[in-house]
Amino acid sequence: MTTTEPAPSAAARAPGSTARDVSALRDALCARLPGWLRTRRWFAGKDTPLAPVEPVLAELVVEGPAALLLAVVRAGHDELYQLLVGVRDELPAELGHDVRIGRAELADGRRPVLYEATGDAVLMGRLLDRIALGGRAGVLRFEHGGAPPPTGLPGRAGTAEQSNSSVLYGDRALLKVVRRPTPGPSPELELLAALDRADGVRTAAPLGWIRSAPGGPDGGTTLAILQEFVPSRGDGWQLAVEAARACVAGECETVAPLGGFAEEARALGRATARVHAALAAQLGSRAPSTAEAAALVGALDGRLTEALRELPQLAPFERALRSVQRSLGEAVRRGDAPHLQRVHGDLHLGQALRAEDDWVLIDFEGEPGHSVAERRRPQPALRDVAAMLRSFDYAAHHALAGLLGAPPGEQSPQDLRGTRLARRASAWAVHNRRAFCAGYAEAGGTDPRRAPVLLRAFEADKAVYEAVYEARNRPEWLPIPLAAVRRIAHERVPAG
Ligand SMILES: Nc1ncnc2c1ncn2[C@@H]1O[C@H](COP(=O)(O)OP(=O)(O)O)[C@@H](O)[C@H]1O
Ligand SMILES: O=P(O)(O)O[C@H]1O[C@H](CO)[C@@H](O[C@H]2O[C@H](CO)[C@@H](O)[C@H](O)[C@H]2O)[C@H](O)[C@H]1O
Repeated sequence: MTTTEPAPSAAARAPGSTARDVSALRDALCARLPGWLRTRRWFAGKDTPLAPVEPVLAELVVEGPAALLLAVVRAGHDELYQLLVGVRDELPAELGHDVRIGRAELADGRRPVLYEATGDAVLMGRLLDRIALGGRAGVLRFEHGGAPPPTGLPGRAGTAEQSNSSVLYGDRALLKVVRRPTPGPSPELELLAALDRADGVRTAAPLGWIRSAPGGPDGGTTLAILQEFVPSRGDGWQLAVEAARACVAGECETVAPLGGFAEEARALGRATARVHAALAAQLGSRAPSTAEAAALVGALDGRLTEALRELPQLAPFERALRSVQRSLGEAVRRGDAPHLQRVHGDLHLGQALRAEDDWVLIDFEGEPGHSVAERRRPQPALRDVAAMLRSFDYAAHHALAGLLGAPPGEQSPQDLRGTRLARRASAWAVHNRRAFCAGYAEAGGTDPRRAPVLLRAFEADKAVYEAVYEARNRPEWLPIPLAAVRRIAHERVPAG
């Protein structure tokens, strides 16, 4: 970890960087954010009324005529959000107009434009240099591990479908800008470092990070993580949706609708089992105590109660979902409680990169929006498996929606083509889910199919989480998890 603490040079200071100006920039930003935030993929408060945005912290991390303000604000469901805000006289021509937040008014009469800066190659390059330099800016800490990170590279905004934002530095490094920072240690840094130490697992080594001081205005959060770039043919979501689309449309070379991705799904199952084994070896794994087993069931129950309160569309399924949970409780009381260990926590196809020779799992931060304590709690590895199985269902139904040009689940029973394609989509998902489980067992994981009651309860829990996530973030995707909740609610409880 670096201890360098450079003092900002007087020459680097420029209009727009005095303490008074930082306050003016911060206030102008907060005044313009309520409407603008709703246009952002990562804003998880689209289901809340328009309300004032409160400033939490604001520091200039790059100074000069093109400056960069790192701001944390409170908005939406009373949550923290991070913004990287460019401050220039005019918006750079290469950036789209949608990044423009508005103008500020400074004491010297200047009216700089404020904009979302992850697409500003120059400012993102300077941010990388700032992390490599190390030290502090107000309450912010710029730190790195062993070797200093690369410098002098322009940054390019990532285009992946994601909840945070990524900035790519060629094929060297990727900066994840955490959009909803949470006080406490970062589970992602912790788990990436553990995997980096382990043998036989490929990972994206952490290279550096930005955090705020513990006890600072935002409670001490990790704001950005710089990690090794993993070259890949794409992430699992892109590849699976493409394969699913071809198979559902009847275009794939193997027997439609089942072929196309099963070997990849199997390899992904193996990679997941290896990551679980490495996390258990590095950070421990143990049988739960009676109290822990009961707490696991209680936690799922609490999550369901909260989700039902938030999302009225779940109400028709409450009885069935409660019964799924009762079955889990009974299985656990019979002594079927699985071992607990650190897990990925939010595994899905988008969290797996298809590198040349294998799958590499990324994004170990857990479910966004939950407390760090909850995300760091040891869990059954089967929860990750259940989450990935849900993802095959998502990929199939997303591909289906694309082919039908309608939201998933909205085709009428009279639509024969729609019904035929929907059947193929389900068959594609089932086939790949099986292949994933087979791969998981092949690489030494417990065969998930041997624990159907637990798996179903964890899948139900994930589908309910997803429904709430979609309502808050991407309301147009809500039909996918709701259809899964409906399906799980109508399935017969498997024999335990
Ligand atoms: N280390 C990495 N190397 C290469 N690409 C990455 C890396 N980390 C993330 N990505 C790309 O960025 C996308 C989003 O990253 P992720 O960590 O899942 O972000 P989020 O937490 O916002 O979901 C991934 O699907 C992948 O395409
Ligand atoms: O990627 P994050 O760690 O931020 O996870 C959140 O966002 C995910 C979407 O980007 C969301 O995943 C859901 O949608 C995926 C398709 O976009 C699908 O593959 C997953 O199975 C589904 O859960 C994830 O739940 C959320 O926490």
